[in-house]
Amino acid sequence: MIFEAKDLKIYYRTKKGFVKAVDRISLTVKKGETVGLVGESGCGKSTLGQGLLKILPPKTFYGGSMKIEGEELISFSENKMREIRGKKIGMIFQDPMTSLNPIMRIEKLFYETLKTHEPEITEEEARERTAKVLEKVGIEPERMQEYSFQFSGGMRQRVMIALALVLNPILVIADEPTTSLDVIVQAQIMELLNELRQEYEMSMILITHDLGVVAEMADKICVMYAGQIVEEAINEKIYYEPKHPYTKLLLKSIPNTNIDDLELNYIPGSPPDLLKPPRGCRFAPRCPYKMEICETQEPKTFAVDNTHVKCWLYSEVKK
Ligand SMILES: Nc1ncnc2c1ncn2[C@@H]1O[C@H](COP(=O)(O)OP(=O)(O)OP(=O)(O)O)[C@@H](O)[C@H]1O
Repeated sequence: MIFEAKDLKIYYRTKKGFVKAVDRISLTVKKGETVGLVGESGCGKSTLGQGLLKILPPKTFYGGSMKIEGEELISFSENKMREIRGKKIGMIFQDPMTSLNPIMRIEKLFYETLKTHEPEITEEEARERTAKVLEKVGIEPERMQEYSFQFSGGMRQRVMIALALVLNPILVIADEPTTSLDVIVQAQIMELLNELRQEYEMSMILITHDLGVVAEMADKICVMYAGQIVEEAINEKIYYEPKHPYTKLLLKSIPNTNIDDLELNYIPGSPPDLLKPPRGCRFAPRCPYKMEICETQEPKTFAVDNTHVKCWLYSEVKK
């Protein structure tokens, strides 16, 4: 197993108390596997992505377990985490404009990154590695003399992908990698990511609010709601046989999907306050299928034909 989270909690400490942005999540990523993490804004996707690298505010509380190749990250010091970042876990953020240093030439940016993990590397070696990886993402190596602000949005995202790949990480976290791009460039970047993950046999966690984006790439999809995973299934199953009412509504909100047992094509209401999540099911206040038990008891996760679903509707099925 490349990555394994068990009962993972990531809570922000605020004056009003803990914001339970990730609350008892379990998740595994195998070698070469792409796991899609989907859910609407505020459900904790980015907290989880950044939490895996421990780049959240210093007072953030981490509980449970998250392991990369068997090594427990929760107990790692900041120094040890610096070795992990980039080298073992690469990250592609949603906005390359703010994450790439605009006053550094691309060549220097790559050299600095390589040098952090391989102090002995020469400028010449770094240049060779940079040229190779830039070519892989479709950028002419000569352009390493330029600054990131000289690139278009799509090209900057390619640089970002190259920067994540140059250290050969075993796991890449891509957080909304195409959100800031227009539709055509979005498709090109997703295709590039798809090719690279196959070529590098890379494991990936792909975070997005858009179920359409992960359709072609993810082997497994985890649907997040209010800090928890409410459904986990192999990719196709989620589209053809969604189980959780929230997943059904999410799919309904994509044009051209046929989920007929729900009239609504938007999700009424808004996600709960994660300072004080509801006592029972967190989706109950918005759920068209709500039952009495949903308001008082948190649902267990039930296994229903290869899908895991956190919903009381399925308690009968399991018996
Ligand atoms: N620094 C912080 N301090 C306190 N609460 C925070 C902080 N950052 C995020 N949150 C809260 O944590 C919850 C999860 O936020 P997060 O950004 O992880 O969600 P998300 O699903 O990635 O949303 P988006 O797609 O909009 O980024 C939200 O309720 C948010 O308000």
